[in-house]
Amino acid sequence: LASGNNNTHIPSNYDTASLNRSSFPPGFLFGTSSAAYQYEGAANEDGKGPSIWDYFTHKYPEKISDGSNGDVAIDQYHRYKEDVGIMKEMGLDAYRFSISWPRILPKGKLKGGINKEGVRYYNNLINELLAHGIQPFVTLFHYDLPQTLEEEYGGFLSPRVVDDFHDYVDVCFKEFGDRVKHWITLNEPWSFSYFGYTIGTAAPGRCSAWQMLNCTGGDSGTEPYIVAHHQILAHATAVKLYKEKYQASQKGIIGITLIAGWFLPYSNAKPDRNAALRALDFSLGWFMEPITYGDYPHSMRALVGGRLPNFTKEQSSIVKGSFDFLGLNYYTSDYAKHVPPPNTPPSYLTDSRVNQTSERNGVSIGPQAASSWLYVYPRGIRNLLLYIKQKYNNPLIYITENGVDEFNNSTLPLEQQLSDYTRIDYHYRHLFYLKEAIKDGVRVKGYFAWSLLDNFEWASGYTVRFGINYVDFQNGLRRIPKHSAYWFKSFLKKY
Ligand SMILES: OC[C@@H]1[C@@H](O)[C@H](O)[C@@H](O)c2nnnn21
Repeated sequence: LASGNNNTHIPSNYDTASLNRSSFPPGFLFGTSSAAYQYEGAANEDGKGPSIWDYFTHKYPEKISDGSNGDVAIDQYHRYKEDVGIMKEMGLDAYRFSISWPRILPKGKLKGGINKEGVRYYNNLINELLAHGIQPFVTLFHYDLPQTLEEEYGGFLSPRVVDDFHDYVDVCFKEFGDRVKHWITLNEPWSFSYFGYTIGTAAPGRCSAWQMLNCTGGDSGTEPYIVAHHQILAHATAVKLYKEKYQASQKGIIGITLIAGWFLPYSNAKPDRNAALRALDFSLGWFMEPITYGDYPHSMRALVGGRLPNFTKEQSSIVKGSFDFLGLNYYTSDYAKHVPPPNTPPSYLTDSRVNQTSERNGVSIGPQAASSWLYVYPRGIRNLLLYIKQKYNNPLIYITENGVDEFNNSTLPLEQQLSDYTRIDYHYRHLFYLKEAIKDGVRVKGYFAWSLLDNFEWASGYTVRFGINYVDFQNGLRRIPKHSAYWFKSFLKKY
């Protein structure tokens, strides 16, 4: 970033003179996000135990677009100092990363022993960030459950995971809580329940056999709700532990990261307007309602019935109010159309009686990115934030992920691969609407772009690129700034 005239990379219509850091309130944090399995590599190094993602990618390589895995990923385990240098050069304030549970507890349980090398790595990363004036935001679970717990009791299908998660986060709070002041218990419990247990495209790859999605077992009508329930209980247990044992002395704050998209009614007819609200309940409300009000949304109670677990009175009181802030991941929006009950067995896929589409009357909601689910609809971030403000008591919010991808086309000339104007346009427009939402009174205190670097994109492997900085998979994983890195540096400049 130091070399060259940055401005040759910034098209005039994205001039950071009109939209930049000072367009946001003083103290507003700008960062980037990552996750252990997608970035670290060193999957079998320095005492780390296997996660369900190590198992899943090696057992079912056909479930990953390019048959790849995170064994090496982009090797941040060995290159974290260089990567922190890139963050500093860009002028970023914070870095969100996740801790790999099996790198801390290789056997999954505390009694299996703490891996000192794992503790050392995260201490080194945290210290490197702080030495460069960059605040660590730490996610405790980003899908990579220790494989031992999956084999012992089915992982999040069992309530036993709550106690093991408690013991794991206790180690993290104790080891890192003197320097980490922003904790996120779970990343996107919706994604873990949906991709892992409804359609089986993510670890552990479970779903109903009749859906013919080549799953290893499971029931898409019950397991997503069981797994979501145990994630909520694990989350609330972790928050209770932090608040009772650590918050007074360490003075940090703790929250959860939820994924949500905005939904536009397919038509103005009441059934479709109601469908849009149900779509929000079955994605965001599934988790936001319990942690705000202590139970699941009414629409879920009505449509899922006995397949939706219950909270005991005591559990409800622990879950209700179990967050200091909401981490919100926003990428895209959809249309919601009411559909009648299907003639298939019950499944989370159809329980909401909503058909989600990316187009209405043949017109797309926005340009499609490389990922098939990602359509660019920037104003959706403002719609969603205003909805959350009104429905969930105006919580403190950090946007913990927002980003767009292009295909990995390494046959193109490198300069062409680095010219990511789509990404500049995407972030410029989302930041514009975020600024408007803040003017509307939404309490957003930070924005994290996904992602600092190209990385392992789950079932898409390395076939798509979300990075603001390019990773050259053909040349020793060298990092090269894309044009959006220059744009961010200009946007973040402190005058
Ligand atoms: O797909 C891009 C990214 C993933 O790479 C992250 O791991 C995940 O938190 C996420 N949620 N929505 N979009 N994303």
